[in-house]
Amino acid sequence: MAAILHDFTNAAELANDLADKVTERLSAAIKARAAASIAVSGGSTPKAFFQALSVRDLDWSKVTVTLVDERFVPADNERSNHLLVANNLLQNKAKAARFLPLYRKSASAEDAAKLATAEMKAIGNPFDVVILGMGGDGHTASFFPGGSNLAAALDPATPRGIITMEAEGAGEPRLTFTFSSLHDAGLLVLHIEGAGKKDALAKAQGTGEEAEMPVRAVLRRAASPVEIYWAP
Ligand SMILES: O=C1O[C@H](COP(=O)(O)O)[C@@H](O)[C@H](O)[C@H]1O
Repeated sequence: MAAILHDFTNAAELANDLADKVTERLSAAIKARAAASIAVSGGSTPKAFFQALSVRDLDWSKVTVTLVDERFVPADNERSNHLLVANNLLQNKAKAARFLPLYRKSASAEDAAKLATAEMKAIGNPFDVVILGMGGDGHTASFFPGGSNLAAALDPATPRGIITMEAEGAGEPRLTFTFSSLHDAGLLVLHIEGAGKKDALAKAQGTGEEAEMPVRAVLRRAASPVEIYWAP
């Protein structure tokens, strides 16, 4: 399915425009059913967007925020996506939002995935907004090339929920929402920055196996066209 590309002259413009668009979506959901949901990515890219979104006018008490993926590390670990979201998004007006973490203190990542999956049922589906990132290797969420659970994660028949992933490029074991949980979001965004990511995107949009660049699963099989936000 053809994606829609929004390109910007700089990252600050992108952050503001994307924050406006997300605010619009969440507001519409709140108006329609008195609740809204958003799943966001970690990594280095979304910081400015999170900060811009955190000051937007919205009934944040009706918004549930979660992560598309997480490292199996506690929230005080500097590599935790939860920590990034806590410090940059769940601030200012957005402090009133409810945050559901993927990480749980448990014996294994598998146990944490089960606990998080059970809790996420309370959000309802599909998500109103999903913001994905992408690594230079073509991973998105924690759908890593060579990942231990990659086939299951990308299989549309795998139920909604969170599964584990281990991969050479991933560092710690990961927790990730499955493809089936993310692909039908009301607004599905791929947020990438830099020339290297644009090149990786062009490669992902070419021919080749999904397993080689798992972001292809989203670009090719999402329920609606992916909105790509890019800045240099
Ligand atoms: O591992 C991860 O990386 C990707 C991309 O991160 P970035 O630092 O290149 O922006 C991110 O989308 C994902 O959520 C994160 O866990």
